[in-house]
Amino acid sequence: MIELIKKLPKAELHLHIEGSLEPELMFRLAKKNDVKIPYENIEDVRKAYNFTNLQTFLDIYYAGANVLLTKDDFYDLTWEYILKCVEDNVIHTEIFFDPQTHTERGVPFEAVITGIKEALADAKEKYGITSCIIMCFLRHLSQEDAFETLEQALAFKDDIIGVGLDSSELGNPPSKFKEVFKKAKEEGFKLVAHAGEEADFSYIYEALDLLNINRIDHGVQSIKSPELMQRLKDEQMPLTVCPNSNIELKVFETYKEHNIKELLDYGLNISVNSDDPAYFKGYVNQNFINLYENLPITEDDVITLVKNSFRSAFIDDELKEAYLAKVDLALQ
Ligand code: HPA
Ligand SMILES: [Zn+2]
Repeated sequence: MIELIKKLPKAELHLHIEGSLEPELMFRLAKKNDVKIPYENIEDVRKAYNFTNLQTFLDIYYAGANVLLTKDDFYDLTWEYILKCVEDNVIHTEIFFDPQTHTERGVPFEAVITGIKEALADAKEKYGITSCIIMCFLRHLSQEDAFETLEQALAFKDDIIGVGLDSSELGNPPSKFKEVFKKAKEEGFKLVAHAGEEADFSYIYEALDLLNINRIDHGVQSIKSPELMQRLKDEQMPLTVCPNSNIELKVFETYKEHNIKELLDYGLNISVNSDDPAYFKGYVNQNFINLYENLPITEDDVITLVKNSFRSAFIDDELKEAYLAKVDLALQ
């Protein structure tokens, strides 16, 4: 099974580039940029990565992002993630970034997007990896702030395929961002939102009905509503599930309690993703391996999950077919 997991080409649809900041790069950039970080050494960092919920993670994740200042820093961050894609056979990736985390520290929007974009262009040239960029609004900030961020993004419209919604979920429902998502849709952006990660399934209904999203990020709380499950199945609405993340943030106490197998068996369109791999102990293959080691996941399940990742990607039908054919070829 592990051989199968490794050899299958995959797409990753839920990856926060700031969440791929490995401690080694964090130290290197802290030194270069003369930014203080609250750790003495790498071991200290690993020890701090012991979360009790989403917020305890976010506090550390935003503190880590402080070391990112220049275009080159964002290039290096993205390039290191691309090297992990090569290792894990990820041939298409859709990357989230959080501009507000950086612009509020005085880092220009342009430095962030250009660094990411140039690394992705090199990834295409050197490894043939295709990619898109999705800009997330921080939901703990206001809709007005999100509108300002959208305004800044318009100058880079050709580089950004869609907008998303992340950060502290509880108390910040999708309805708070109804107007800015409407405007983003009018501007031609694809729409995604984190929903039903920690908060209940009403947030998933809001994301579907008020934000008109094309994909749900996480969505694991949908299992509590039979009616919602039926709807997600009928619509084949993609759910980008991140198993390691859910365990590390205590959405499920143990791997054995994760509901991905039930969601999949019900017929939902599920993919497997790494979310914030530097913080959650592993990249996409490690997520698959953990599922296999803890749940009754079959080889057919793995193939379905991988095929779903391409089916749900923001790429044209021709490329989708080509990638699905690559999966079939790897299976021969
Ligand atoms: O899993 C997440 N949830 C919400 N916000 C985030 N920002 C990075 N990762 C996450
Ligand atoms: Zn996420």
